Amino acid sequence: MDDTLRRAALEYHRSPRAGKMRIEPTKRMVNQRDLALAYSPGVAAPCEEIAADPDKAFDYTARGNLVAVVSNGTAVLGLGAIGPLAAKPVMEGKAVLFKKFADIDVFDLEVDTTDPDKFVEAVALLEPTFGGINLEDIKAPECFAIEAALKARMNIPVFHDDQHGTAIVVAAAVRNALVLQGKALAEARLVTSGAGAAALACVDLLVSMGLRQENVTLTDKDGVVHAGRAGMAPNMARYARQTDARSLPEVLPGANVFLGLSAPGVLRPEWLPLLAERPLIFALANPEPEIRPDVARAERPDAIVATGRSDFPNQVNNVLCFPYIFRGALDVGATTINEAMKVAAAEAIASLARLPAPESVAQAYGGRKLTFGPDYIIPTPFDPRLIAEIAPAVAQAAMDSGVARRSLDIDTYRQSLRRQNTRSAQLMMPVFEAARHSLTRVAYGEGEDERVLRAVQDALDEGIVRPVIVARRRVLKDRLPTLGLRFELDRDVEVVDPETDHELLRPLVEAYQAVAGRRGVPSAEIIRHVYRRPTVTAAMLLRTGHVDAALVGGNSEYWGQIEYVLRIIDRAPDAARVYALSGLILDAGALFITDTHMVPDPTAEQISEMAILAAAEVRRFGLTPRVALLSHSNFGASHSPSARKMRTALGLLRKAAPDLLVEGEMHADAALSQQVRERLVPDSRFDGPANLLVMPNLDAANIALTALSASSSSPTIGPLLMGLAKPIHVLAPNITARGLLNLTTILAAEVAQRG
Ligand SMILES: NC(=O)C1=CN([C@@H]2O[C@H](COP(=O)(O)OP(=O)(O)OC[C@H]3O[C@@H](n4cnc5c(N)ncnc54)[C@H](OP(=O)(O)O)[C@@H]3O)[C@@H](O)[C@H]2O)C=CC1
Ligand SMILES: CC(=O)C(=O)O
Ligand SMILES: [Mg+2]
Repeated sequence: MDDTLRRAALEYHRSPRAGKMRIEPTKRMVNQRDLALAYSPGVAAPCEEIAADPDKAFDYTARGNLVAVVSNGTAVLGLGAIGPLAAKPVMEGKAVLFKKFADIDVFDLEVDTTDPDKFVEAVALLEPTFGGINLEDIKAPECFAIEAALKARMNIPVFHDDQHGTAIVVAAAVRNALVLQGKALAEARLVTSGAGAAALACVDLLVSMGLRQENVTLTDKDGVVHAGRAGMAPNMARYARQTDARSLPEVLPGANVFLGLSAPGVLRPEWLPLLAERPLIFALANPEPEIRPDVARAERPDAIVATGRSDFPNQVNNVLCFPYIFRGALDVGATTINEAMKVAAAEAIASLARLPAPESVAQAYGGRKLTFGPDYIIPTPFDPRLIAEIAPAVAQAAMDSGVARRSLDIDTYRQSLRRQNTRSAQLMMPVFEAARHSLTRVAYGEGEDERVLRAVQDALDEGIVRPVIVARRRVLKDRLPTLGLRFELDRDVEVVDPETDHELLRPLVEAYQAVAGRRGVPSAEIIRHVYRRPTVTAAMLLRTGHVDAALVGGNSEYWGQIEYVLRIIDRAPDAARVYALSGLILDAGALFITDTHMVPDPTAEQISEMAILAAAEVRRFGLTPRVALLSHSNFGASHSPSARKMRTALGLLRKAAPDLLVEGEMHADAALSQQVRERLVPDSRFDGPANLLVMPNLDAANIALTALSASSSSPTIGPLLMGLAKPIHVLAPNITARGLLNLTTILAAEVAQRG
């Protein structure tokens, strides 16, 4: 590790508070009543229920989602036996990965003993605390006996991650890489460096998948594992070879796979020519691999190279497995993690790599095209699809093999995992529900854009749309296969092709002539707009009733596209203006801001109108709008025109929507903090932070939105246009495929609710 990374890592662990995690309550604890519920006397109720029926612990405690990451610190990464205390940062790290990738809560337990019996006793006694046990960084051979004893004693999943998590990911990667190298597993010769926990489990799983035992040669610190060697554990002895070879370079000639799970720098570059043609070089020791991937690649350009590190392609690391295998196991209340569940996980990981990665992942990897090939044999750890593919496969295998205590409908389960996956997905959940099965006809102006095409695939998978895309068929025919999208043109998706679909477009030209001609667009421009301006085409499809809703723009300047839309789509009969609402998903929850894009200096009447329209949009997310009218002035403190405008708007709003929870005019801190607000108005109409901020003018709204979004990396939703007679939104140029899916869903929900 270089010095800069080392210093950064130490700082990361030290500040702003020591370590990488803390425990947060999930229930309110602010007054006497909460105390009476959470603790004495109320807590006695769940205690009695659990005493009568132990399964109730899953209903009334965190046990069902709580995993122990347990280590004695005897094989910590490749750092060796650095002891339980020094292992704690790694165990905290695993805890964070469990939480971030699969929302599983973890206590990391560092147990100070190298005696396997004491270790087993300590862990087995903790069964009432946990829903599962993840053993970590315990060296071979003790790890085998420890895992076996705990599995026998405990009625919850016990899983040694370095063995099985690693084996599952390695199996998926080896299988995919051999396909690319044109070699069958049954013919492959494999040599390891390392014959410990990870290496032995990997070899066992590969053998169960078809690798021939006689084609495996193990090596470790003492050289080749050969017949007659003293002190071998049984699971190592079964691979002992009848050979005179004693060192790694002696057994490398002709090997198709080098599998390193040992220590840094063990594989010397000068030995690489010994390997067979088109080999796999998996140097998986952490933090420093058996050989640097760039060195391996320079020496053997025909090789597929993988490491455990995130700074090179093909990161083969058990993080691709452990969060999700536990997610699936916990969700069906599995009593164990068996072979069928492991094989299901390996297959799910391998298949996922053969589909192209979503745009968000490609972005996280510097825009690299992540499509199946020598530099992409396995999904990346930040691939949001992992949870929804692996956990359901594992849960299904648990149910089929009879170790599940609960059964799940797997399709519904997969859908719910997809949605829980991101914070924006959580906010979107009620909207997805409302949009489901609506099969809304949505027109997409920029139908050749990769983000649009990906969003269309996702929306089809969710069953919420019948998409109509404005695009050239000849372009799509090339583009769809490279993006790995599954929908079929003219069956799943209607295409409006300006080069060929004159029958459909001619009436649009006539209809556009009627609206645009009236608004001063020269006739010479009319045909050009319909055929060459996809925003016009899509908006006209909406105006003429060919579709129910439309999403346009995204590739050009926002305001230019707005002009087309306002020319074509009428205002709603009761709206004085068209306004825009944008949402941000912050850690504290969703925050909506209006008017972020449309009216530069709204009047009090317009402020009141936009607040009412925005409140209706916020309700669509299943939220009760808590509306704050913002100003530089707090509750009458200033008499400036803008402060008076907001006070007038408040009066209008209270008349027009007496039930709306609205307060103003106020500073943003009073809006977002009940404490601050209470000091100024003791009888505020709502508790907690406002979730809808109504700004006095466009500058304030747009600046607040962009400042918050730039400083928080929060996903944004919108902008949503409000006050139009038909549902249409203009995409901001920085929209992502995920953002597009969200907007599609919002439109579909709106259409479904309008009936
Ligand atoms: N990428 C990934 O996802 C994972 C990577 N790993 C990595 O694999 C390595 C082993 O972990 P694990 O199996 O849990 O640990 P173990 O302690 O169980 O096994 C270590 C193995 O490596 C051998 N070894 C150690 N040093 C050398 C050396 N200089 N030359 C040859 N062999 C050596 C040991 O031999 P001996 O017994 O003779 O000392 C032993 O066979 C670690 O570096 C770890 O970070 C582990 C799990 C997952
Ligand atoms: C990744 C992992 O678990 C290890 O290196 O030990
Ligand atoms: Mg480990």
